[in-house]
Amino acid sequence: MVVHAKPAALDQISLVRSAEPGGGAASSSLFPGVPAVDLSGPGAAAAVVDACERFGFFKVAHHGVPARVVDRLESEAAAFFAKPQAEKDASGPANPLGYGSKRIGRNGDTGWLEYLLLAVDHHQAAAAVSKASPVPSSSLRSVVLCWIRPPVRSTQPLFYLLKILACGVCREAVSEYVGAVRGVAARVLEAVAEGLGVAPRDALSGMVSGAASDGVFRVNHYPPCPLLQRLPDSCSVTGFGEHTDPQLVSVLRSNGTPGLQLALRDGRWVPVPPDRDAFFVIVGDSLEVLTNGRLKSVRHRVVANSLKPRVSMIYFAGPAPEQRIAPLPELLGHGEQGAYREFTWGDYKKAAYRSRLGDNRLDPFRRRV
Ligand SMILES: C=C1C[C@]23C[C@@]1(O)CC[C@H]2[C@@]12CC[C@H](O)[C@@](C)(C(=O)O1)[C@H]2[C@@H]3C(=O)O
Ligand SMILES: O=C(O)CCC(=O)C(=O)O
Ligand SMILES: [Fe+2]
Repeated sequence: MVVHAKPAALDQISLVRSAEPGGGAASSSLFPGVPAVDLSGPGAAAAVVDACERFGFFKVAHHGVPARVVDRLESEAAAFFAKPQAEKDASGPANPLGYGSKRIGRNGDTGWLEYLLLAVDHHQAAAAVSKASPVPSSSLRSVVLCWIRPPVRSTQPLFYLLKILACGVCREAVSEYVGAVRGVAARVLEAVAEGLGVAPRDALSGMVSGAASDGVFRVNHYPPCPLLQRLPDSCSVTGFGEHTDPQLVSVLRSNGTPGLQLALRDGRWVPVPPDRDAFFVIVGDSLEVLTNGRLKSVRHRVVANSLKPRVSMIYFAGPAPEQRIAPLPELLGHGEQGAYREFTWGDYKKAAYRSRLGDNRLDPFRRRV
């Protein structure tokens, strides 16, 4: 798409063709709207599988996570992003963890956003966190954030710890929130196992709940982009470019600002109406492989808003680095070969971090028939 006179401030940021307003034809025919599932309601397992098969996406209503846990972190995040740029920069650049602005990953992707990207670790960080600044052990619950995981080539993990602590987003608020959304991810994966007839019940949820599991937590802030008003109506500014998430599932919560869009199975994009009270669940590449492609990861993206800031908080439920990711035997017919070659999460993650955001990362692992 050629757009003349792109404002200079958007030089590094790509433009996207907007989804049809209100979902357009796509919403009326193929997309009746984002399915909502009550995880504790009757038929939850079948509803989760149905939504994941059709869209790779649904929202969880009545999730039981107290609003105060969500609100507290949302206001901590807002306070962090409102700080002077130099203070925020002291927690960056994201490599891949820490504070980042406009650059996503290490391979040239950009977007109209700033963010904090943190690793979640259960066993390693407890001592370091409490030594650095003691917090009541009750607030650590089962989750402790690994503020000390160094950038890949750093030889100064402690320095990194201090830089991240300096970012000032309250550890307790993050810990409490991440503990709650990890629970949501586990319940979703239990429902997937039940709905697909996979035993035991924790065959999938266990992968993302263990002490060595590799969860990542991200808070994105998309500032308003008034320059959008100078572009043709059919154009939007990329907030977060289209991609699939590499993990099993992602649990996303946003404020009331629209921007998130989904690709339907036929490639058409539809907007996701924001819902401050719900969690959105996104099927990731690893769950696609584990279910032998019955559930498919979904491409999604965020477009900037001209007037209102968007804040999203996403927990990416990843397994332990050594975890084998291969189609579950229960989902294969007798003697049937899986549709994907096996890999470990560690290898997949390494490859993912060498890829561009929009790449199809599963392609090299698909078996050709
Ligand atoms: C461009 C990239 C950013 C990303 C790592 C990657 O090289 C490709 C996958 C990207 C992604 C998408 C989902 C999550 O936001 C994320 C944290 C992840 O696990 O994979 C990001 C990575 C990132 O921002 O570092
Ligand atoms: O910010 C959002 O709403 C989605 C961002 C996203 O897809 C991601 O961080 O992987
Ligand atoms: Fe994503």
